[in-house]
Amino acid sequence: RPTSPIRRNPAGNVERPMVQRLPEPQDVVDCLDLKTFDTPPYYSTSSESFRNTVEGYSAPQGGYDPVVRSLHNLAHLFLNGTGGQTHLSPNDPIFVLLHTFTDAIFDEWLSRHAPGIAVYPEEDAPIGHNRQFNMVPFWPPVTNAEMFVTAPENLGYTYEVTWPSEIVAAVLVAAVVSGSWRVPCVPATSARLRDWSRC
Ligand SMILES: O=C1C=c2cc(C(=O)O)[nH]c2=CC1=O
Repeated sequence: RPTSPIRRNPAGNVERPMVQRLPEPQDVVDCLDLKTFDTPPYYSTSSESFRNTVEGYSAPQGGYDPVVRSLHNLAHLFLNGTGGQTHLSPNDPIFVLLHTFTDAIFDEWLSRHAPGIAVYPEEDAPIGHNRQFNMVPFWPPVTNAEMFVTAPENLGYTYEVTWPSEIVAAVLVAAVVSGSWRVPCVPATSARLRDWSRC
């Protein structure tokens, strides 16, 4: 059966100006500041919920608005092609980078807020999303609770990210030191995996 190419038309959705831009560093700062992991109804309509905000159904400051798209969802929709359709998006290699960075934000939020498992909904979340439910389709079974942990201490990998507030500080320091206001390059995200063969 013939295959079709990966399609991208970034910022090209003329009927939806909201998705003609990518998320901004300040959006990540705002999202990481949210104090509450999730709020009823634990769904794409939740307001003031870190979970729903990083997913991108709320404004980066947490307020739910049905027309808003931010962060993860906005990056998908900005691609405006294969990467913007849920049933196709894993075919675009950007998918891996987008979800790696989204996981890095989640890991940073866990590290900053140290929430404890009690904040994870025990019941009333959509099917598969309560605390003790297994994450489909992983095998052997692993629960949502078991993955609600920081990566470096529990999962064997570490993200190396310069978070936006640190970028602002770095820009100011560089400007003062160099006497200019030119913006230095922002380092890319990288992940360091533990070498399990040495355990
Ligand atoms: O592939 C995806 C495409 C998405 C589109 C939205 C949206 O907010 O409309 N969200 C998406 C998630 C995806 O994973």
